[in-house]
Amino acid sequence: MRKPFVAGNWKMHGSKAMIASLINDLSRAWQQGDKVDVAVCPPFVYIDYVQRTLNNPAIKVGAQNMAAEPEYGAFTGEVSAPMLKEFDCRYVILGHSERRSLFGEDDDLIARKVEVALNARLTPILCVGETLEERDAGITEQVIERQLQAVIDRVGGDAFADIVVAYEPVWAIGTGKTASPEQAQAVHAFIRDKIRLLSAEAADDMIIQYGGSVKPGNAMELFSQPDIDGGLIGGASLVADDFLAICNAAATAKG
Ligand SMILES: O=C[C@H](O)COP(=O)(O)O
Repeated sequence: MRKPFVAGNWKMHGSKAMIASLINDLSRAWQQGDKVDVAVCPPFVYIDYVQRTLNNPAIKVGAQNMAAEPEYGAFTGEVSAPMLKEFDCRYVILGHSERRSLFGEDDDLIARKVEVALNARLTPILCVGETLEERDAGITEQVIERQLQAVIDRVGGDAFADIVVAYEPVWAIGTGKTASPEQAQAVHAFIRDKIRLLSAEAADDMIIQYGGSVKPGNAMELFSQPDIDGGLIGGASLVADDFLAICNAAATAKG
């Protein structure tokens, strides 16, 4: 039985005042940690502040990106896995479509980052997903397969027991357009089946989140799908009541 997992990707949002209010509200109200794993992923500079403000051990912290270099060195602007570990990060989002499209991160770089994260005992949240053009061209599965294969080639299929995959159709991110529960379920099943060819155990254990305009109003029907194990939440994770409602929906849908 997989434990659902909901993570908030704050992207480049936040201030100390906003975070104090958001984290205090989440710390006070989140009570279903036995049923759902929950994490927030702030910008790097706020990770320590979030850790010091959090007052609820059931809420974990993740980063939004990480260097592909495993240790320390002359890599201006980069943040390494050991640095994230030192600040008690549990997760790191890798390969988000904004990193792929705006910052030129390719499949190979992302796969190297996944390997570095796993070696550092950080759980990667590996984002995959197709653009609208790719969906319209009927190549959604080919795109997802290519993105997964790069990681499989580097770390193997068994490693997916320790990797969270986030399926985020690019056309649904921040647009208000959500994939229908059936559309999302079909891709989630495709992802799990691909890993099952390599490792049945990893396929059964791996968490596959859905991301893309998840809101309190659509979370329940998405999370009710058999292969949707939670969500990677952007905009709605910045509003305590909305994020809590989504986390609670995961508890109810899988309860
Ligand atoms: O990582 C989160 C996704 O990009 C979804 O963002 P969104 O919920 O604002 O659409």
